Amino acid sequence: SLAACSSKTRNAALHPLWQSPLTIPGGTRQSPINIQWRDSVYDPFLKPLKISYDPTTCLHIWNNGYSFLVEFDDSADKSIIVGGPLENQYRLKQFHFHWGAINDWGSEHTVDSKFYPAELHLVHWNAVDYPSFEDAVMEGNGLAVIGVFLKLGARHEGLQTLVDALPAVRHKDTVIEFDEFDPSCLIPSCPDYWTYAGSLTTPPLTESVTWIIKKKPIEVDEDQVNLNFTLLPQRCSEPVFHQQFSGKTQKLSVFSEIC
Ligand SMILES: O[B-]1(O)OCc2ccccc21
Ligand SMILES: [Zn+2]
Repeated sequence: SLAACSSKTRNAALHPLWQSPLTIPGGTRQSPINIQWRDSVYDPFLKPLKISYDPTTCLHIWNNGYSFLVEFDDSADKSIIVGGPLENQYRLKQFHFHWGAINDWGSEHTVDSKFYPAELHLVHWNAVDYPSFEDAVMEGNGLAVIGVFLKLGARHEGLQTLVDALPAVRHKDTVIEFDEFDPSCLIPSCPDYWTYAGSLTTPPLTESVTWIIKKKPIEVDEDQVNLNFTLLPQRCSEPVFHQQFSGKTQKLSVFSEIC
């Protein structure tokens, strides 16, 4: 099926699991993209991203059949991010990972055409302008997603508490309670990030995401990243998802401090 996903046919391809178009026709800000260092423009007006999560807002882990989501109580401004490229604060709703069946290719975004074994998405929504996450998903400034690349290396203690809980959500639609987890332990301390206006990388692919992709990856060890050992085969992770839009439609800005 990989051959069928050549870039020419991809746009017309239907996702095998979702039977929905992979890209919305006429989409101008589709994700993921290949982040090319040389395309990124230093933006002096970008601020550091401010992250303040309250671990008591962590609710449960849910296997939705495509991945597992760690979901948070987003009924108040308790776990929020602000600053960076954002006009106002955004509330943490859930985080999830994308990984592949083989180690050297699992991320959605690539950096200079290089895949990482996995990619973490921390999904936030604009509760200042919109009444619910579902409403925000449809708006251009509705979501802010922090992307963190995972690379093979040292064991990640913070991640281990999550990995230990995964066997309990092996099957689609299982939910287990998971509390007192602070996901900021999964975000690199280096403040540098790329940012661009993009979309969900999974259906409905709505163009509502301000992407904030951390420049430095976090290190996890082999067992931790082979999450598919503990989960049933997740949604198709063939490159059909990796719509590499080399087009220069997205302005890619970079925030960096000396670090
Ligand atoms: O497509 B994604 O995984 O990336 C951004 C996002 C936001 C909300 C749900 C799912 C996603
Ligand atoms: Zn994602």
